Amino acid sequence: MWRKVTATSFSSLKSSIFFKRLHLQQATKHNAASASAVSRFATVAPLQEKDGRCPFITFVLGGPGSGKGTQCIKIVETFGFKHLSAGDLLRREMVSNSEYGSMILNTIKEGRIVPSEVTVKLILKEMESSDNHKFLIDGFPRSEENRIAFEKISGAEPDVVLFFDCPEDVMVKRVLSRNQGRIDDNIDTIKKRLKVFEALNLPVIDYYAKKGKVHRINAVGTVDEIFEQVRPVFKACEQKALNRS
Ligand SMILES: Nc1ncnc2c1ncn2[C@@H]1O[C@H](COP(=O)(O)OP(=O)(O)OP(=O)(O)O)[C@@H](O)[C@H]1O
Ligand SMILES: Nc1ccn([C@H]2C[C@H](O)[C@@H](COP(=O)(O)O)O2)c(=O)n1
Ligand SMILES: [Mg+2]
Repeated sequence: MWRKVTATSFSSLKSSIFFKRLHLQQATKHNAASASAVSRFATVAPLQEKDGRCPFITFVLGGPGSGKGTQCIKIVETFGFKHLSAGDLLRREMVSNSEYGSMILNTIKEGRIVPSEVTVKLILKEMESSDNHKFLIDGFPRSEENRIAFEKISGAEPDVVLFFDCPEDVMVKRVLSRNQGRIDDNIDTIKKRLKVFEALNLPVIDYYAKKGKVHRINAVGTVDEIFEQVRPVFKACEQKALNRS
């Protein structure tokens, strides 16, 4: 099982100035939030096994309905990754009597981003309790502040970033016909999510593109056609991932 070498401290969420600010002016204040995140989250030693090996991490990004979850299922089947969807972890936390339940519900309904402390904690908990060493982290990081929080708290960086690039009209159509009873699958929330994606998530993609980590996938086409663009990305790094196991 993966574990952090040193303990991570999560400061009290409810008394967090950062938390309150996110809820007041999230989309317009993202630069300030990122700057705050740099100083806010404690740097710790990297996520690693007892023998010092590190997990192989893929971030799976793209707008709402771009097909991230659908492609993750195929990557899991073909390449044996552990799939961690940030949205699914938050939805599970929401219905689990968590003290954050109503905050998560309201945030998701409004198409905004849950404070990073909560999401990073859920992701790291899953990673630490998994026997797998290859992770697909789907729908995360959704903002620079998410990214900085993860990198600082875990001490880890992604090996690969997949970006499912999809036109807005296609994303809207897919979300509206998803039919899974999600509270954010309605036109008003989708419009907000698209704005948040552009304002907060594109800068993250840009950041990793500058580091040469982004693999852009044209997300228009059939599920199988899209997977044929994804497959070579993981074929190319199979050996690197194996060396971590
Ligand atoms: N290539 C495709 N062609 C047609 N429909 C698709 C395709 N890929 C996914 N879908 C469908 O579109 C909907 C959204 O896909 P999916 O849930 O994978 O998107 P997502 O990127 O995970 O969205 P979100 O960020 O909202 O979780 C689903 O109903 C899925 O079955
Ligand atoms: N890093 C994340 C991921 C997700 N959320 C919230 C806000 C999203 O609109 C919602 C659904 O996520 P999805 O299933 O579409 O990936 O969950 C977040 O706040 N932070
Ligand atoms: Mg999804």
